[in-house]
Amino acid sequence: MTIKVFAPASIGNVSVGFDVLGMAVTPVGDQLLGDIVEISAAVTDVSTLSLSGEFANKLPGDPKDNIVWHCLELFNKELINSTKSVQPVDLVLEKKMPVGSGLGSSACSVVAALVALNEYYQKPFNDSDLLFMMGKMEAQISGSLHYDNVAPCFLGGMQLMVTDTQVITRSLPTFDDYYWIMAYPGIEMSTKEARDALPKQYSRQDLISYGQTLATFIDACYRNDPKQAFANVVDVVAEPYRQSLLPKFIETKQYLLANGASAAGISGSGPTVFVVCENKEIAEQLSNYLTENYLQSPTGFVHICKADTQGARLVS
Ligand SMILES: Nc1ncnc2c1ncn2[C@@H]1O[C@H](COP(=O)(O)OP(=O)(O)OP(=O)(O)O)[C@@H](O)[C@H]1O
Ligand SMILES: N[C@@H](CCO)C(=O)O
Repeated sequence: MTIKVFAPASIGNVSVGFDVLGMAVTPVGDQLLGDIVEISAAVTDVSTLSLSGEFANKLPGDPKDNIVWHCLELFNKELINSTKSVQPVDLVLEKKMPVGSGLGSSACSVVAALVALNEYYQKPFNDSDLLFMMGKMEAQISGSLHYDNVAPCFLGGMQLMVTDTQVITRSLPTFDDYYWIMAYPGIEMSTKEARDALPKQYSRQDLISYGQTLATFIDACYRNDPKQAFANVVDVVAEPYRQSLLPKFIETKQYLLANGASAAGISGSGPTVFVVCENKEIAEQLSNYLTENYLQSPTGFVHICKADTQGARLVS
């Protein structure tokens, strides 16, 4: 029996909710933007991990340093803790997501791996158990615990991290008519480094702005008021300190907002930019602009996306 799980790209922060808001995205059409993990019974009596895919060569040379291998170790430990027996498995990671992209690349691998393992063992763990494990793995990679990529990648849609540690995340209504352009320029930005660029403390004014814009955004989501929601996609926590690390970001954002974008910002810790568009025509025009002006290497790409409402899923 072979099981294959796909886990989609996501926008961490969505600008207005640093570390507490995230949204999964999927390109319009049938392309899959995310990672795939395949699992089957091991051919020998030891587990293995092999890699394929466009970005496999960007990962650590030793598969045991891959986050997917760490997921296997954690999952096996949890199985043993719940008195279940562990079997050797062969895992294959199809690394379709660029590393250090701001698209939740490590989250895609973590989520696909843990969901595939859970399916293989016929679901010994529930969604909360899995989410805890995903958070642990993401923290190991980026140096701090934040669920804003793993939660939407796993569950789909827009997710708000809540203060109840048993619940962790709640789904928010998304604006289904809107398009989200994802422009990855083809350069790498380490999440750890982008977090180190942030101040340790913020002013009272920033604190008030953060609380007010996030609260207004959430209110607008529930009232289905896209104009108000996207007018509040403002980042006082990260963008002011990260924008100078991203070549061409400042002038690109100015152009996008002056030419029909409803909102634009840094996806996660960058360098990917996300752009919210109210219709397909604007999305196509701005996507052409980004292709011509924001890409900086041949590995860069631009996709017109919608919110991905499914999250991690079995694929054939
Ligand atoms: N399967 C994997 N996918 C992605 N990164 C991995 C994986 N396994 C190990 N790594 C390592 O983890 C680190 C991931 O770094 P980082 O968190 O900056 O990237 P990311 O998760 O790709 O970023 P982002 O969330 O912004 O897309 C890199 O050093 C990378 O080599
Ligand atoms: N919320 C995290 C997301 C990283 O992808 C950050 O901005 O550092």
